[in-house]
Amino acid sequence: MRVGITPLLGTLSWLRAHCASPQFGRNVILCACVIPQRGKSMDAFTFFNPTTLEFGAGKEPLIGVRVAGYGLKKVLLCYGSERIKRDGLFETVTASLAEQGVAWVELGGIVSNPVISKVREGIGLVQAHQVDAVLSVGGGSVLDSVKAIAAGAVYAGDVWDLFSGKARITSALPVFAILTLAATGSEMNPGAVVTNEETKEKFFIMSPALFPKVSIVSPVLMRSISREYLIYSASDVIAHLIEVYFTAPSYPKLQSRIVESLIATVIETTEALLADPADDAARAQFAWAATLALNGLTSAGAGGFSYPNHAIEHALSALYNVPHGAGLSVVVPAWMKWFHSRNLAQFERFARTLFGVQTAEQGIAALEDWFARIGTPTRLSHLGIPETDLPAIVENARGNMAAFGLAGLYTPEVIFRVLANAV
Ligand SMILES: NC(=O)c1ccc[n+]([C@@H]2O[C@H](COP(=O)([O-])OP(=O)(O)OC[C@H]3O[C@@H](n4cnc5c(N)ncnc54)[C@H](O)[C@@H]3O)[C@@H](O)[C@H]2O)c1
Repeated sequence: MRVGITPLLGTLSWLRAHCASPQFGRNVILCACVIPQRGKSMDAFTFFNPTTLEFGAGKEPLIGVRVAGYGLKKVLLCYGSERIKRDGLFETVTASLAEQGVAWVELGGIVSNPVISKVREGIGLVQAHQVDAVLSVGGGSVLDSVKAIAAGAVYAGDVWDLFSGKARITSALPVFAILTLAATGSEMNPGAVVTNEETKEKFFIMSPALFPKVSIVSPVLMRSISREYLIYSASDVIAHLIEVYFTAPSYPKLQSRIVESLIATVIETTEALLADPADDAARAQFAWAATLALNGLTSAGAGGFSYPNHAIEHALSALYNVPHGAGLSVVVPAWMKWFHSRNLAQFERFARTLFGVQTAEQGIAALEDWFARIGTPTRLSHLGIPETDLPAIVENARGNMAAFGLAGLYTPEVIFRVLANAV
């Protein structure tokens, strides 16, 4: 049975549904979790992705030309730590902007698991300095903040309204990005996730207005990423890929093969980078796999799907500020153990193709073992979260389940059962 399903990233049908959700009047993805129907032909879709991606070593000096090409005169230049000032990237970027006559205002100090108070600060700067575009130099946290600033700056009310469902995004300032960490796919998608540190809610926004105009992905900028963020990124990318792969009601073989190739690439390149962080060939392929995992490619033709692992993980990040990828490597195997009987053939395919084992259970164990082997957490206790906190996590996850359109299947009891697999 397929009920009220709307495809996610990259399809116009998704964009339409997303931008005009009848129940909530907000940016809600209407996904229903369903008993998948296999062996169907590919669903009709429209692939829509307007981001220009500049990929390759040494591309970052292009930023000035790209921004000026849109006739823009002043950007809010956003970043996280002062690292980009120490390693020369800030100098490269500002020189490139200056050469094209583009002025900038700075906003540094954006933290991982970005917060809405910093977004409000950015909106204040945009308005005070009459900035006409927003530029991210950093990982997903900086870029998601930039998207929220871009949408909030042209909205008359408080920006959190756009996350809470009180208002819809209808336009945004142009967004540009220089990516320094590959994981989220935010560089080529229209989503952003931000935490409200007062209410302890980690919610998302999505709108076609938030696709970056241009994203520069220069993998050599990622050489300095810590070992821990490399493994968290691997788990995040794999989580993006398995959500659609396992929950799509009709997933064509072609799409399964694309996902399996991307997961195999992430596994292989992560191991290569752990052995040798200077392996630029591995880093480039890891980065491209991360972009492709959440830019609409893998969801095309899927006939709908859902994101339950993300809905649950956002509760962990909101309550405990754990890195997103670390939370996902805990949630994903726990969810797979709960879900696999609903789509057994695809879980067996996953087990055979990626790990050379036969049963769904063996495949899940193999992925969990791989997470453990690279050192990313696989139990709530590894994140310092006690079992007694489960009711509070379930309560927090409910808001996200509703926003993801999944509250029907993922009742509090079900969320509890999934999390209990991670104790
Ligand atoms: N928009 C989306 O589609 C999407 C998808 C998945 C996750 N997210 C969100 O993105 C956020 C995580 O983003 P992320 O995984 O890119 O990590 P991040 O941006 O939070 O960065 C993680 C850490 O790495 C550091 N860092 C970044 N680049 C570096 C470099 N080149 N060298 C050394 N250190 C570097 C940062 O300063 C930070 O301390 C979470 O909030 C998550 O929920 C968004």
